[in-house]
Amino acid sequence: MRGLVKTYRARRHGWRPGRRRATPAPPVVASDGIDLDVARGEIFGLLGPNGAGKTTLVRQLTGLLRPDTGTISLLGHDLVRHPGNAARLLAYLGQESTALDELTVSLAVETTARLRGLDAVTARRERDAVLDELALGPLAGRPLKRLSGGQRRLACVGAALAGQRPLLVLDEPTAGMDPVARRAVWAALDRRRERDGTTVLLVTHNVTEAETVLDRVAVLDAGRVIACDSPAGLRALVSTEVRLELVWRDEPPLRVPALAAAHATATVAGRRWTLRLPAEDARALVTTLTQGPAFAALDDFTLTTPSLEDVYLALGGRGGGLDRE
Ligand SMILES: Nc1ncnc2c1ncn2[C@@H]1O[C@H](COP(=O)(O)OP(=O)(O)OP(=O)(O)O)[C@@H](O)[C@H]1O
Repeated sequence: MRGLVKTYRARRHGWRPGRRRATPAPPVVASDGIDLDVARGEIFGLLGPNGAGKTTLVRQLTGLLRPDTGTISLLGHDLVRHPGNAARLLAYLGQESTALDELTVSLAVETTARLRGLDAVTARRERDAVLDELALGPLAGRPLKRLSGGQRRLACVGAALAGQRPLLVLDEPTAGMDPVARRAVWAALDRRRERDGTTVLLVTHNVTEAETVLDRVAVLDAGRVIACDSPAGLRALVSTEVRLELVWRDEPPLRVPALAAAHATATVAGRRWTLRLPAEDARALVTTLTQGPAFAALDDFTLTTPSLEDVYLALGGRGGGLDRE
């Protein structure tokens, strides 16, 4: 994508002669000059708070919304000039998918596979494989509209996977899912990437998801890409420090010199110490901690690297809309 700009302008409907004209809403620049390259076989994420412009961006990529200016090239096809091509090249899972609601889970997946050009036998085989992969078997005969929110979402992911499109564009695919379902989805995406070289563009609010499954992530804020790198690369932007938390069962043995030094720089809250220190120092301290008198007095410890949320805040994003599940 190059130089993508999309502005939503207030419509002028509702005005009649004799009536006072309502103050038009100011235009919203939802894509504000976006350049992005996604490589084949990547699991690429768009992360950002509500209203950052993630859905607007993927709707342009899927040919459902026309950019004001800019170009989108997908596998050699110009999607701005020929948006109709998108339907043949990618599978799109939007935020709401009511089109399949009347169908059973089994039929939703099979029909989607057929619509994507698979013959009847292959479509049924693929349906069975997808239902199995996402553990949807027990729900196969139920209409989507009679499922829970998370179950329906999982069935819709199943439909998106059917038909082996080279690009999957998934807008918050795991929203509302429990951890087991979420992991099944992540594993299914990973498997397709490994097996078929499938490319995945995934919109998410979920920092854990971003850190777990994405090869690279673009952070969006107010229609702009404010950072784009691997999750680890983005974390490295923030700092090379790690956070070490110690919880003591008994009085910490401050006679151990390394502990006395740590105590001097720690934030102490009752039996809990929090330290921010270079990774190298943290490693040395953990070695001390896991030996001798310190270990006997230690109840628990955790060592964490900065999260994407820290990155987001450091980059000046508003931060409010990111989840940690
Ligand atoms: N049809 C529309 N008409 C006018 N403004 C819109 C329209 N759709 C979205 N917007 C505005 O464009 C901006 C980007 O919205 P978009 O839906 O792309 O955000 P998002 O990052 O997908 O948010 P969310 O995380 O809530 O799904 C927001 O300010 C939103 O209010």
